[in-house]
Amino acid sequence: MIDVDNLHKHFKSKTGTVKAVDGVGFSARDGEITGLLGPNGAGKTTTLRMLYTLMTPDRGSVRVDGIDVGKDAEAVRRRLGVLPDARGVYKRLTARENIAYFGRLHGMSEADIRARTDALIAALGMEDVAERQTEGFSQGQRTKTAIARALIHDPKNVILDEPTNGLDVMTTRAMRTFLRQLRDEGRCVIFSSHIMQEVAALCDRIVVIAQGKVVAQGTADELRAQTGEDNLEDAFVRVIGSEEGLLQ
Ligand SMILES: Nc1ncnc2c1ncn2[C@@H]1O[C@H](COP(=O)(O)OP(=O)(O)OP(=O)(O)O)[C@@H](O)[C@H]1O
Repeated sequence: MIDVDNLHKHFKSKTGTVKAVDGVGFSARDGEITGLLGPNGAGKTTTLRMLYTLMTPDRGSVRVDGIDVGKDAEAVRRRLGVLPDARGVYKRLTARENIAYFGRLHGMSEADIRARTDALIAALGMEDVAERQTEGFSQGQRTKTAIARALIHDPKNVILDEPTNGLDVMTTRAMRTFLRQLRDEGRCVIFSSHIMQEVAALCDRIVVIAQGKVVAQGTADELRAQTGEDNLEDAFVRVIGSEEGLLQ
């Protein structure tokens, strides 16, 4: 369970101040997939970075399973699995070694690392690449390695920044199945996307962000009702105020 209340973050630039996140609040429940949807530059990545303790908010709070990120970031990190926007994997290591390394950082036993790595490799369909050095991996193979690595310690809450970015249709479908599996295991799953169809296909609840603010949130049905639009695509266009984020 992740509760976000009135988050603010600004950045100073030569030309002035950018209000990247300007009062974002929402709750992401266990056993649900919550989608953060918004056009490029809306503030999704900055919001997620504050959720996973990489960035300190100017104002507002984040609680993960009731623990305040500002008070006990360590405890929060133990409960989180994170796919950040940068998917750097160690290129000299195999996929399996990359995943296992994170297990050791979490202090897991070698037996647990082995069992959990095998389960993740199977769930993500990575058997064919698991023993290869990651140098030269395709984007999809790197993303899968980074997701497996993020989940090695069996976290209750999972945050993924644009997990299907750059993936082909088959890999995207496999990724959706995997995310549904995480949800069905009772985890709290949050992911961001700028593609409406992606969010509509996968999410139980949708938080629409534009210009650093939450402009609408709810189930797909609630968003349709809030906007008075029968068609979800029209509902998004209405709340975002532009056609950005719609696949043609
Ligand atoms: N470190 C930073 N310094 C200055 N400005 C920043 C920084 N990080 C983000 N921004 C600005 O804050 C705004 C929100 O950026 P953010 O990356 O959170 O958006 P996003 O919704 O994730 O976009 P995208 O879909 O393009 O990844 C943008 O205007 C961006 O240029």
